[in-house]
Amino acid sequence: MDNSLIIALDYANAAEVDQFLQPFAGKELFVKVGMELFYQEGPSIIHRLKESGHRIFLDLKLHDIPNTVYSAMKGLARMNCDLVNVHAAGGKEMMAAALEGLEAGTASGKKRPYCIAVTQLTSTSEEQMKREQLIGVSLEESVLRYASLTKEAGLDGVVCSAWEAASIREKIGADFLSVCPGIRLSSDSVGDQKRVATPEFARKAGVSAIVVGRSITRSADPLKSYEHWMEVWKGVHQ
Ligand SMILES: O=C(O)c1cc(=O)[nH]c(=O)n1[C@@H]1O[C@H](COP(=O)(O)O)[C@@H](O)[C@H]1O
Repeated sequence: MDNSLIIALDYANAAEVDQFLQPFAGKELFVKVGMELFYQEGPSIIHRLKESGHRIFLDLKLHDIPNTVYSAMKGLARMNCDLVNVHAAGGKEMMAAALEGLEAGTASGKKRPYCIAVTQLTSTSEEQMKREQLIGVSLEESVLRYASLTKEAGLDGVVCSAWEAASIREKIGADFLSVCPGIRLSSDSVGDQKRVATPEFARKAGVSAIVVGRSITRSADPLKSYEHWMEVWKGVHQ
């Protein structure tokens, strides 16, 4: 995952994506296609982004019975993305089925996409988790439990906040991926995210990749904003 900055293309359609990408012509980015865009455009948006040389995180957060997730992943594998995800709350058997499906759908000789599991959404606070999910342990313990289950199921890593990344590395190992959304510059508004961290904090926590959406996609000058983010993320001014 080589310390990537993944841009969340949370747009309503391909025309909006084209408009966003225009100033980035010639640059090969790592982008995330989530539910909003994929449910409108389907696989064609993945093929278009691939043709432009971008790496793709297809973020559909599968969460269903193992058989359904197996079949869905088998189909998704044909799109040849770099990274896909499921919800760890679906359980170990479901996660293992996701991986099997991915392997079954990946053409022979090709590398299967990395597969990671969402632990606790970064929009969830500890208080909310305890109240709504009736989980009695700390949020970090809950994330660590999901991370262990994910590892046992054979997946490559998790989606978590940067606040849990160091404990996950320590407990599960440095080669287990931690992909972290909820990243904000100190001047950004937090919006609906609860467990937010700055890119500097994420870098020091040793996260594998950060996911950045609105701070770049809603800025007045997305290219300038992306370049600034890359400098901060890579620690150019350290
Ligand atoms: O799986 C994800 O990508 C994800 C998991 C999570 O726990 N929190 C989270 O924010 N995300 C995604 O990461 C992106 C964050 O976007 P911004 O909050 O605009 O930077 C969105 O596309 C979310 O769907």
